[in-house]
Amino acid sequence: MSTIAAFYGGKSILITGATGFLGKVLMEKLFRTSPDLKVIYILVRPKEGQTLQQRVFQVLDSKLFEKVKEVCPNVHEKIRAISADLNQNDFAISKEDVQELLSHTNIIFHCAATVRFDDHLRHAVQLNVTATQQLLLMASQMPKLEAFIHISTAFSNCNLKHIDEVIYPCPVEPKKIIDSMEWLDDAIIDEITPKLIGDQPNTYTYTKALGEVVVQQEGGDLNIAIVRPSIVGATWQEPFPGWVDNINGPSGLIIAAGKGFLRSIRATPMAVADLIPADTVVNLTLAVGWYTAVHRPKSTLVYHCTSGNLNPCNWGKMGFQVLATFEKIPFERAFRRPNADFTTNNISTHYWNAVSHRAPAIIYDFYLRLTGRKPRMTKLMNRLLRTVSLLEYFINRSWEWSTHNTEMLMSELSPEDQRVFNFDVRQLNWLEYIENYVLGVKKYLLKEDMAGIPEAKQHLKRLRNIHYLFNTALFLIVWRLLIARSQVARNVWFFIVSFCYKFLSYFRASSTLKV
Ligand SMILES: CCCCCCCCCCCCCCCC(=O)SCCNC(=O)CCNC(=O)[C@H](O)C(C)(C)COP(=O)(O)OP(=O)(O)OC[C@H]1O[C@@H](n2cnc3c(N)ncnc32)[C@H](O)[C@@H]1OP(=O)(O)O
Ligand SMILES: NC(=O)C1=CN([C@@H]2O[C@H](COP(=O)(O)OP(=O)(O)OC[C@H]3O[C@@H](n4cnc5c(N)ncnc54)[C@H](OP(=O)(O)O)[C@@H]3O)[C@@H](O)[C@H]2O)C=CC1
Repeated sequence: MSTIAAFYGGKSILITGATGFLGKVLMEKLFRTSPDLKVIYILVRPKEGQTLQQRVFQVLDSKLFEKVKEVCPNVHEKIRAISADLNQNDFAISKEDVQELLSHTNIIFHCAATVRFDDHLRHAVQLNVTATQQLLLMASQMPKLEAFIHISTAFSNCNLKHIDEVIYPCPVEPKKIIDSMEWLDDAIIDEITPKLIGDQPNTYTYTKALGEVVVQQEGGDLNIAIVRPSIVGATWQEPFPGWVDNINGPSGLIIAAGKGFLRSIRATPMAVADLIPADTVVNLTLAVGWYTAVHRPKSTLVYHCTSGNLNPCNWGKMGFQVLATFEKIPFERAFRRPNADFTTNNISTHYWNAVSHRAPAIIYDFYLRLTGRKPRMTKLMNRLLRTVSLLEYFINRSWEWSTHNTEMLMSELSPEDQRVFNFDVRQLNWLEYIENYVLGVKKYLLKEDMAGIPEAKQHLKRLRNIHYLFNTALFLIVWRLLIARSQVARNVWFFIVSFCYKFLSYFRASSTLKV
């Protein structure tokens, strides 16, 4: 029997961000391995046109939860959705619900965050810093609380090259930032944002770093740990390979490349692609929850959940394997044939953006206009290029994350726990993982049927023929224009024609002689 699974039995667990990518995988694993847990409280913000229950049903109806329904048929009864908005004071939770949370919660997993790189600083601070502070305050009033696990990111200190499992101080105290957000107006915040974030690439990593400092400063006597995953990708093994349901990070780029929109990207092929499967992150998180509650370490431990130092894969290898998978498993109705290249400097990036991205979009929009339809490709392309520009920082650098605490934890687990809560990325076969990832994007994100693969392959063949035809026509037009205007081009043309003529005459003469 797994010690960790047994530990969660009978427990009341609070999860924030349970409707998000990582939150769902966490909840699934908890129910599957500890079906006798008492209850999972989830803080869910109301969404227009959907009741809280509808949101919960939507999560449980996903394929991700199919196995859970077999081992824990009453899973609906074990989820208690609480209406809460982490952007509001006291999360806008009703008094009765607060009381229930305070008196019952044993473990907290704080996953909710804004993960947008371009979020306004005020909003990013509210969700990634102030909400963490408020949750800690709530946690400090929970008599039965055994552990508080905060999910951060391995990139919270990405301004450093070597990152240890420690909380680094921030140049400006989080409290000062929180205070200033209350009285500064948006225009001033916009103006000071670049100065505040300094050498951090965006408001996301900056506010996640502030969030960690808040955990350190305001954690009081709580039993806290921080988990820092790198780039979270589709599941590796559990509950099945390749599950993914949002377009963040690599998933969005895989779609863009597979549909033929993304043809070139500024990336360093040799830079380490520090991807980590979602189920690996969840297994480590649950092991951390158990360890923190049972062993009660004296200080707040930080755990890096990264792959680069144990089983590195670089962007070149990853890109190659993604493209190779498209040959076997193409996406339907591609705009162009998938053929994304890596560029390494600004000039070639600008050139390929103009030639491979903007020009085809303009031509396609022109065609849409001609056929009486609304042009949309240029807008979509601009959006894609903006997204790519926000991700570029992370695909042109490598980082070294130390993993002493994570390795220490692995050695503390029994063989059974190491199997059930496996977070040893050394066992990961990248080629197999990436193939399953692309397949997962096709099945679970794009909702494409595998039966459509022959038609998708036919479509790619047609695109290839159109491509050859277009290139030939373009070459002939350019050449014709050159001949009309330049004596040199005319001379070259006459030279080639007379050479071909002589060659053919010689060939004909020699074959006549043989007869
Ligand atoms: C050859 C290949 C190589 C591969 C090579 C890979 C390299 C890959 C490097 C990654 C490196 C990251 C490393 C950091 C790791 C972290 O710690 S951060 C966690 C991950 N966070 C991210 O990745 C956030 C990045 N994304 C963003 O910041 C924002 O999405 C962007 C880029 C600003 C885009 O914003 P936007 O243009 O406003 O787009 P947005 O409104 O969000 O959504 C656009 C469309 O997608 C839809 N959409 C949005 N979210 C979702 C969702 N979750 N599910 C489904 N649809 C959605 C929307 O509905 C919308 O559709 P329409 O309504 O227009 O029909
Ligand atoms: N994905 C990644 O690559 C990485 C993620 N992380 C960290 O992992 C954690 C989870 O990320 P991930 O699952 O990918 O993110 P998602 O964007 O998929 O999920 C975010 C979750 O937070 C909730 N949330 C957002 N705003 C509010 C609000 N105002 N009130 C209540 N809930 C809110 C969302 O709810 P709703 O469904 O209503 O939108 C959703 O459940 C984050 O802390 C992130 O920083 C770290 C490294 C990499």
